Amino acid sequence: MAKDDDKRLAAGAAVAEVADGMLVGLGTGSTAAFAIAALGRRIAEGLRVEAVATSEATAAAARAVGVVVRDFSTIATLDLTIDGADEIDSRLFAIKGAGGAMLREKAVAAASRRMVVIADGSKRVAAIGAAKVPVEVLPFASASVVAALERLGAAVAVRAGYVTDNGNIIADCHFPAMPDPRALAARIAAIPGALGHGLFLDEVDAAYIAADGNVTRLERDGSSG
Ligand SMILES: O=C(CO)[C@H](O)[C@H](O)COP(=O)(O)O
Repeated sequence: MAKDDDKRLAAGAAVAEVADGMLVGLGTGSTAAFAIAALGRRIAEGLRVEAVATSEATAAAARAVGVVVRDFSTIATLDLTIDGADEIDSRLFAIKGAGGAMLREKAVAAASRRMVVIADGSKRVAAIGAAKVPVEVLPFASASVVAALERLGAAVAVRAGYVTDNGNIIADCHFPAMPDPRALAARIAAIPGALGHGLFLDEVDAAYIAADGNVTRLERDGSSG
């Protein structure tokens, strides 16, 4: 089965969790785009929801299918967020941000009562660490942040020609030997000028992962279905 079919399946399973009246966080990327399309179809059938978007691209895509998009700066709590990932493991540790939206994605995920990752089977790994960890960097501090990331053991590449929705740059960090994710997350967060990173260690409550047409649901409490 094609990867896009699996993305669509995972997205559909997550969107089935959306109930009338919910405020929903919408992720960024190609898998999240399937969720936005599925949500649009449910709205056309009569579902009443509002949403928060994790990127300008997602806001535009959501509005295009009839989703009311609210300003996150006015919102303290959401019901459910649905988002993609670049890697996810059975601890529900994820690496996100290949699409460059991880700072907003993490803020929205952290404000959500439940955060669900949707992915095709290629994203499921035994332990996160092979994917690059993107770091959103204040341009003013770019050289010092890159040097600090290199001191943590990363091979760092600043994403060429890319500016985030927040006006910052992205440093993609490849760790040939991935340190303990929690220690690494704390060290990156402690670098002045590093505004956010793609290690999602506490945000994900569940994941729908589709492979060869079969969807598996993983829950943070260890249950699956
Ligand atoms: O974190 C993200 C964007 O910042 C995406 O959710 C992640 O990169 C997965 O994208 P895709 O579904 O296109 O593979």
